[in-house]
Amino acid sequence: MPVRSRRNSFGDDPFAAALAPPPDETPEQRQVREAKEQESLRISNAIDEVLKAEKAAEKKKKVTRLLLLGQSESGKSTTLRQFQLHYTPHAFAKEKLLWRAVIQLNLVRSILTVLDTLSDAQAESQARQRAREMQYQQQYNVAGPSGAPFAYGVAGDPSYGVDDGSSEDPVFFGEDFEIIKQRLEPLRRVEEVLIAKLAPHDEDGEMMKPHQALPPNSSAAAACQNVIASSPVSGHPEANGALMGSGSSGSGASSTNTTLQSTSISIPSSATLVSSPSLSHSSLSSTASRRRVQNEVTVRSAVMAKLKGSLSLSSPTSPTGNGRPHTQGDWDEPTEVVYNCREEMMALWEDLTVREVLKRRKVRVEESPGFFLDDMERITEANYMPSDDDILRARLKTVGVTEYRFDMEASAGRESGSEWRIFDVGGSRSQRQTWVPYFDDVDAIIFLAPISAFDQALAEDHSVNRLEDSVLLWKSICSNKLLGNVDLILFLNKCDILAQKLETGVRLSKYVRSFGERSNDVDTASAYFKSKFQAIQREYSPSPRRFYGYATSVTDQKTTKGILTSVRDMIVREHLRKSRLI
Ligand SMILES: Nc1nc2c(ncn2[C@@H]2O[C@H](COP(=O)(O)OP(=O)(O)OP(=O)(O)O)[C@@H](O)[C@H]2O)c(=O)[nH]1
Ligand SMILES: [Mg+2]
Repeated sequence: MPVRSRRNSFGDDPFAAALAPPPDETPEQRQVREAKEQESLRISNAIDEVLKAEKAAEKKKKVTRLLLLGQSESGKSTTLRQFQLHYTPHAFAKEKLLWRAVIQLNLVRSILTVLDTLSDAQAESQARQRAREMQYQQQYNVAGPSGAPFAYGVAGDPSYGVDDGSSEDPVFFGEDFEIIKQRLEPLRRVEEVLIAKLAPHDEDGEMMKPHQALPPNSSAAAACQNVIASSPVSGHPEANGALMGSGSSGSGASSTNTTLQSTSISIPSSATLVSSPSLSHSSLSSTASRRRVQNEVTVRSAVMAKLKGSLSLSSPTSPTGNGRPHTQGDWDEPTEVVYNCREEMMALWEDLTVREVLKRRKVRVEESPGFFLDDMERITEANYMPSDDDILRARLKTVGVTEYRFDMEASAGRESGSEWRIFDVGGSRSQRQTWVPYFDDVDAIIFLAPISAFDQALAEDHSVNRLEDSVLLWKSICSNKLLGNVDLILFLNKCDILAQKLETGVRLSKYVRSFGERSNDVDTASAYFKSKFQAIQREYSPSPRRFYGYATSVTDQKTTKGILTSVRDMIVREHLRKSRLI
């Protein structure tokens, strides 16, 4: 039988059997088959040749690869934008319209956070009001008076009363609040429209919803644990603590789903533990605002590329229905709604009572990334076009890895013409597994540690201090053998926020005990952190390497430009030196 004979001829190899010509092949069929096989071989060889030529061309061309690393919100994407702004200014300018949508979304989400916080406060107040009425009825066996004794001494409908449950005077809103709330209702739809435009899908390919909370212990987080745990990190006999104090030093270490504590990572013996001052999470503590932060809007590079392709700034201007000039094609639904709601938004944000409720509920929108409420008048203009500073301050969380390739434009000076590839990664824990494949072929890494976050917790794990997370990440990067020959550049970032924080009287030594009695100012603090991070690099690098550390505020154009120039020159010098050695 034919089947049996084929088995005999090819043994048990299923591929040989499957690829063999049919046993009853005619000479004509054989000719056709052989011709097809030859054509396939020709195409395959041609592809190999093209790939070989491309590789050779790439080798000839100076390509510099730079990887941006650091936890979420450390400033990686902002640093990338600074590179774009300074080295490809024309391309950067062309993308301004794209950033308008991001800034509008940042603005709308801040306003909705304020509204949700007020609504939460109002609902709680009403619940307390009902409880008191019930208590009154039970105590005196009479129907509770509708209002007066429970309206905290204010005439009118008590349902608008908002008290935060503290011993401070209760705060009230009049009917104006309900009217403003109604008028601002269209912003919820705008939020949806902008999210759909900027972030059509979440990490699992699901459509993002405005209030969809991310799963706390996702499988991505577990995968991340594996990746980081696999990086070779040497232990230190004396160190089992954390650099700074927080609940994290105890609770983080015992947590099962935290990435870094599960490794044998340890710290230099000079580090000390302190007591556990409470951590703030991105300055937002109310339920409403946390919901919005956890559900941050993310973007993938492919989406940005698609949007860039669909936007044009070269259209002629024409008058709008309001008689205002604007560019055809950039007057969209969000711009119109935001423009129509501007009076109410400004009234809400400027209202002293609103500020008081936010303060009492510890909702500090002004400290969260992508804060534009103080620039509302300008940003809600019908023909608003973002400034460079607005773009640097905008917040859009990265998912996956964004590769930005560019040839230095002529304006960039003497390095003009060389190709740079900058890789910007997502920094949240669930994203860190995407980093490792890029370790193989990189010339330099800029590692960003936001040192202003010494009193904050990670958004993805509230038990972990953000500074501690940065320290542990830095340690695992320094000790990674794949990166042994890579230049590491440290940006101790968000120094402007650190300065503001210390100026308001927050004592660094309360969170970082080893800071001791040093002067509580930004220069002393950043020099202190620099020496700590340098010590870690020295101790954990597989072989000695130079330390490049900068105190940065990467939203600041002027200072960052100078730092980027030094970094660029250093990378180019080292790149040249290494290629000569090779
Ligand atoms: N004031 C101030 N804000 C900063 C600084 N660096 C970054 N920011 C802001 O912080 C927010 C977060 O910065 P990103 O660059 O998006 O952070 P990232 O590291 O890319 O975060 P992921 O994409 O989540 O990994 C943005 O709104 C930035 O404008 C800084 O030095 N000072
Ligand atoms: Mg980013």
